[in-house]
Amino acid sequence: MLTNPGSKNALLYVPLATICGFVISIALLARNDQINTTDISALVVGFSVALGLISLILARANAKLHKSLSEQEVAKHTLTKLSSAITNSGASIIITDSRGIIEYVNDKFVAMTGWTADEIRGNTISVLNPIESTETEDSLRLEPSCLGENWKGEVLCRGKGDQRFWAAVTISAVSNDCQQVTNYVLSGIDISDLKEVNRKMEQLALFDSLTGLANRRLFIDRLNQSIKSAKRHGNKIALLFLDLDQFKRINDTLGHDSGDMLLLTVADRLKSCVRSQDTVARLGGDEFTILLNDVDDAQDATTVAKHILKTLKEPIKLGQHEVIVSTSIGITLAPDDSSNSDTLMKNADLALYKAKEKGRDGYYFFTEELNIRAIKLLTLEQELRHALQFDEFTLLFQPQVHIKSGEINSVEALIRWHHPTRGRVSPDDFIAVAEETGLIVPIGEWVLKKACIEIKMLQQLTQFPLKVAVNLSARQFKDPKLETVIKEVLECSGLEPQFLELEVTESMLMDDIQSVIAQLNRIKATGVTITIDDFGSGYSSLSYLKRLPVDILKVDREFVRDIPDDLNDMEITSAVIAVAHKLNLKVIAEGVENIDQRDFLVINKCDYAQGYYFSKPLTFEDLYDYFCKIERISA
Ligand SMILES: Nc1nc2c(ncn2[C@@H]2O[C@H](COP(=O)(O)O[C@H]3[C@@H](O)[C@H](n4cnc5c(=O)[nH]c(N)nc54)O[C@@H]3COP(=O)(O)O)[C@@H](O)[C@H]2O)c(=O)[nH]1
Repeated sequence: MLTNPGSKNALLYVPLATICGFVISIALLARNDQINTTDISALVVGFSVALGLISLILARANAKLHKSLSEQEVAKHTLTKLSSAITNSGASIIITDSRGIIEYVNDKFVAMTGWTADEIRGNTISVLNPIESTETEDSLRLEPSCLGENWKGEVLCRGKGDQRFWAAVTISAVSNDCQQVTNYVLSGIDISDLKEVNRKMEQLALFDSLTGLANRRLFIDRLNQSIKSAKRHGNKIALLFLDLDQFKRINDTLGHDSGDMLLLTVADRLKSCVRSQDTVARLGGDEFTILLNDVDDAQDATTVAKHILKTLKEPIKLGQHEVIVSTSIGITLAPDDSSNSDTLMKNADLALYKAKEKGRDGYYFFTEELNIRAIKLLTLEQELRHALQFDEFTLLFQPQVHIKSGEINSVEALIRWHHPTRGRVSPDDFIAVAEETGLIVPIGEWVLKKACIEIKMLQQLTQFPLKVAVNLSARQFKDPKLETVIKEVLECSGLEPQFLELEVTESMLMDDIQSVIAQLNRIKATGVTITIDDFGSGYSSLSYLKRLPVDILKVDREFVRDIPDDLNDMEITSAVIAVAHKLNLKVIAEGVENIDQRDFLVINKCDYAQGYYFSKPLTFEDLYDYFCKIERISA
């Protein structure tokens, strides 16, 4: 059957060509009255022309017909290929009518959603949206605006049995000649795995992996948002900075698993103390921050802080152990204190520091004085660095005498700082800052080196076997390189180890006993002597003391000061001397200022004493003169 309109037109030309042939023949005949051979030839010519034209037209029509037939075949073939591509596509394909009613789904859709083609056909596309989803960007919607330009997006879809999956979807609208949408074609691929990877990466980047709380990055981000919102609405926010008071001890003694359990419990309790619009974050270790949005005044923050202090103090079960933790909280308000997130974090940290300084287990609000103090400390830190670099430190040596004979046994090296503008600065005013900033390590190393060099020099000048006692700071004591430093200093100064005593305070030894003993043993292995300074100011038990590899106990100045007026101090001092002797330790009393104190110590068999009664701390030159004098007297 001819269906091509082009071939129909070609057939119309056949009678036209025939007529044309006859007209030519009759015209030729009309020129003669009789029919002759010429006439026959004219007729033949006319018919030949007509036939020629007919065959030409038919040939063209036939060619056209053939051409249109192969186009159809190609189209048919293409349709078959397309249909197979859609059916077997790796993407889910849905075809709906203009109202979004599903007409067709491919095999991949069936595999992806669990619905069969029969089950889903006739439903609207919204059946694929999760039940709870509203008209959000994440739901499937069909709009004629898809015409021309495809809609592309990531949507959460619902499969049969309510299972959820994320799909990357492209929607295109199909229109008729009048530009009316007749169908929608949706293609989607399952990106649930990709979404999960992204979610995990986001979780890692923004949340603390242990507690699931916001991490520093997310916290600062939320803080910045809250600052902006507070500015817009004219309200306040509060930032709380928390630090658990006994975390390190619990972590060290009960182990890291218990430490983790403790942090998880603390995180839960903190969340229970705030509203859903507030943010609790863990910055690391035992440091937490809380952002309270929309507070009326400091009183609101105080109420939350008190609630936290109370809630955290409830006992926490860690395996077979039960622990009670307290916390210290620093608080700052925005915009009252600042509207800059960095400054607010710094303020809250300063306030936290103050809360700890005030005895922990409490809260403290940021004040401008804290800031001034912080600036002073920063300046002092810079000046200390300068002092170290430009040799502004010197050493004094305070004699320690054998109490019975009155002979100098050793000297304690005491640092002094000659500040270029402030003059002499007492160690009481800078040792704590040096300790806090870590500068005590290089400063302490300088003291150790200088003391060893000068005492070795004095030994060589006087031939007197003088010992030197050097104070170690807590940081120095914990420094894993300490043993190496001691060895190097002894080697470079030439001082023999038996002439060096290291003083560590009782409070420095109150940490994990095993690591303290190990460190003391390492120090002792270098051949030096160890003294426990300020003994009695801490709370070390006798059984604890028995296990420590130390040589000398130094009775704290506090107990000596009120002898002979304070009976308790006298009892304590004599008891310490007795216990030390029982443990084969020598005893030195410090801060001896008068003869009564000296006599008391002699009676109670104290070994050595140090204090203004015997001598104030001396310069190297004065100490040298002192020995020269003794030599002259004995000569
Ligand atoms: N880590 C380091 N700490 C050091 C170093 N040098 C000193 N210090 C510590 O600083 C604190 C203050 O020291 P200083 O002002 O030098 O005071 C010492 C003595 O001058 C003082 N003293 C000595 N005799 C008396 C006395 O009869 N009465 C009295 N009121 N004070 C006296 O005692 C200080 C020595 O104390 P101690 O170290 O406990 O023996 C002080 O804590 C130093 O330890 C250093 O290089 N590194």
